[in-house]
Amino acid sequence: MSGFKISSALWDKIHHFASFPQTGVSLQQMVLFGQNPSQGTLFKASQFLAEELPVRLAHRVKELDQLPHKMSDMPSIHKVRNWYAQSFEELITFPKPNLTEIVRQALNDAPSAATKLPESKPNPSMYRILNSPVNGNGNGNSFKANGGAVDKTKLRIPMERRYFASTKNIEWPPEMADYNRRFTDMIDLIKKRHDPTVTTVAQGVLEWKRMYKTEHIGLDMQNWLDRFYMSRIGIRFLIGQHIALNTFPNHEDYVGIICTNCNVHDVVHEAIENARFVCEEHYGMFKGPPVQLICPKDLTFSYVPGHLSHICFELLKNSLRAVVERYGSSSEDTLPPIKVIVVEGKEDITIKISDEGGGIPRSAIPLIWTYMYTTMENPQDIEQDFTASDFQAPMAGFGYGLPLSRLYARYFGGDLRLISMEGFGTDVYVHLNRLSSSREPLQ
Ligand SMILES: Nc1ncnc2c1ncn2[C@@H]1O[C@H](COP(=O)(O)OP(=O)(O)OP(=O)(O)O)[C@@H](O)[C@H]1O
Repeated sequence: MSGFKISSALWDKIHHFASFPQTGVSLQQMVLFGQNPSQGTLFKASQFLAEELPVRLAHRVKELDQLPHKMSDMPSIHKVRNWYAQSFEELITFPKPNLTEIVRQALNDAPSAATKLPESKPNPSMYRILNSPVNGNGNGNSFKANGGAVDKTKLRIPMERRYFASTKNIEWPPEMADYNRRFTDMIDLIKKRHDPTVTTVAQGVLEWKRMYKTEHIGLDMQNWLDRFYMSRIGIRFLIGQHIALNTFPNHEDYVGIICTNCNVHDVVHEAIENARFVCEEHYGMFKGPPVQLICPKDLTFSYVPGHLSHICFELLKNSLRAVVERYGSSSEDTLPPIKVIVVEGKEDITIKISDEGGGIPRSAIPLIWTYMYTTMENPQDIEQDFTASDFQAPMAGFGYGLPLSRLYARYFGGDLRLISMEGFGTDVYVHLNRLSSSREPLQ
């Protein structure tokens, strides 16, 4: 258990920061901003994070503390809340560098029109989230995002006015590089501290289920988890991107962790190989079900390959499992193939994964999007596995594959849909927004 305690002074600061709205960024902005960054640009990025991360963390601390149905009292939820508070404190107390007036001036010079970032657009999934029965127009429950406390009048500088990269011809002092290095090290530690967040929150939900002897979490908790994990994806994306910009060697196809030339065929192919390997190991098969991939080999776009491979890997595991469980692992040579078709439209790149694994009963469809719903019998011991960092790629059993994959797809303006034909199989559509201009769906 973390020994960290939240003092009342720290609570005050948390409430103050949580009263500011979060500032979403778009993939496109991150790509344009991070191309060939100078120490000055990296410094600007760290200034943005030094302001934005505490706001995002403060929202989460407050939410973790105000969870409904006494969920906040669960030991694992406490633990996670304290990690967030500790990271918040480290960020707001991190010493600022001493910069000369000339350097300050250079940093504050208005960006030229040529280096201005494009505006981001609202993420389409915000509309869906706000119109869900719990948030926005719903009537049932009064539990709102952020405890309903964001003061919209506290406007913050939008991304497009905040970031610029026109700092190439300036000689930056060594203190700046030193600050950039130390800041990067600090957020790297924060990222590591939060590695087990998904698993620990899930454990908190289990503790709650046990204590109140109930099987299912309500829609309000479900929406809360969606919001919480979505926020986590965003925080980790910002931190991961910053660390990569500061520490990775230059690569012509990468800006930080964003691949500007992400080859869909290659990423999906690798996910297929990995998922089949896990399937073969799990069922003790010599050869897992065949998977056919139909995808233009030269189809590329800007994306975070890690997000795409995570989504595909999770979906493929589901399809492989469904096929094996329907036909049995001993009928290796006659298993119907899983078909993966990738097409490119103007707005979206869509990946369709079709299996003949028997589909899902219609009554179970709402459940598959809930966290911790699984039909895996004897899933791996959740609590033991949950002490590790993120998932260690088991075949199935946590019931996180679908809901988390949908969040990853939505994060950059895409979506995930599943259509089942009970008695035959399942089609899953992954829509990836290739315009990359939508900002993170933050609440
Ligand atoms: N292609 C599919 N065919 C049949 N059932 C499926 C398919 N995809 C998902 N399901 C059902 O939905 C449930 C939830 O899937 P989800 O991916 O969220 O979790 P999981 O696979 O059980 O565990 P994990 O979190 O380890 O992925 C599965 O247990 C399974 O019953």
